[in-house]
Amino acid sequence: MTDKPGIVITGASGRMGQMLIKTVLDSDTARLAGVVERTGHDWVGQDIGIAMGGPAQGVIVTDDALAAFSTAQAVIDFTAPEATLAFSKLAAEAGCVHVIGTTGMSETQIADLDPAASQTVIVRAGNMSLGVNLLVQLTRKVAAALDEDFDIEVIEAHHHHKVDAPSGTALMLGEAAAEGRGVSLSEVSDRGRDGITGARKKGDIGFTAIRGGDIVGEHDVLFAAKGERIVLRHMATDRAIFARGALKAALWGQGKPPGAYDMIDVLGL
Ligand SMILES: NC(=O)C1=CN([C@@H]2O[C@H](COP(=O)(O)OP(=O)(O)OC[C@H]3O[C@@H](n4cnc5c(N)ncnc54)[C@H](OP(=O)(O)O)[C@@H]3O)[C@@H](O)[C@H]2O)C=CC1
Ligand SMILES: O=C(O)C1=N[C@H](C(=O)O)C[C@H](O)C1
Repeated sequence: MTDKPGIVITGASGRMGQMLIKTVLDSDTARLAGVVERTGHDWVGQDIGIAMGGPAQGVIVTDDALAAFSTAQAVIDFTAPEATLAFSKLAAEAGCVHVIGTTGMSETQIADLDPAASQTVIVRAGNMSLGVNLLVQLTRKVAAALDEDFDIEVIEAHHHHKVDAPSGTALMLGEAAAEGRGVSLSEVSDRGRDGITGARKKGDIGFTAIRGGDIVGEHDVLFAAKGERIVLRHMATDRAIFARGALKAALWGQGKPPGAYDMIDVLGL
């Protein structure tokens, strides 16, 4: 037996699921307590190491999330909105910290996490990397320093498998820009330009999503005025940055009071 916190990874076969499993297996500070996949997935019942094409790790993939969560201290969940909502109830029931990287959740789905957050620690962020969370803080500062003569645009690029737009990160950056400006993002957000759109409305925050190939994740925040432009940029080239952040969040959450937290809390930015 070991005192290292036990971590369960959901969506085990996904791009992030596999990266998270490798990160926990390589960690000196946490142990892989379980891995969860959907009922019917061909990995269920297999050793996770073998399923991932390597040596056995002594952890069998299960479709019984509650049983897995009950043996662990934290769940790291990068799946899909409906799955994450279901996992939040089970993590609360099991008393596990729930780290949520899933993006594309609606306002209603985010509010539906509240009951679980009153019972356990939830850390949720559209991007778990140190660099992006620093960029969020910089965006808020720059937006606060500039007036509406600077048009704000958030431009993001991701791989062709991504199913949601704008990205969770783009929305974090848009929120930070709106907060810096002292406005509500929902009132100034411009997401869908197509056709005769009319001239850009002063004060709007625009979003553009590019999808192609194997781009891991790139985000620009553009502040464009007459005669000058500022661009704040983050480029992710390795999904390990997200997995490392998520593991940090899972460990940070141990012993914290129940509540809804984000990576700014975890990183102390
Ligand atoms: N916050 C952050 O730092 C980051 C967030 N993300 C987000 O993480 C999420 C996953 O991304 P990625 O790994 O690329 O996606 P993938 O499609 O590769 O993986 C998603 C995984 O979730 C599982 N899943 C989906 N729906 C359900 C469900 N209803 N019940 C159970 N399991 C389900 C899938 O299983 P199956 O294959 O059977 O469908 C799959 O294993 C996305 O929302 C993405 O935006 C990604 C990177 C960084
Ligand atoms: O789906 C992805 O891949 C990513 N999703 C997150 C997002 O929506 O911002 C984070 C990262 O950019 C990769």
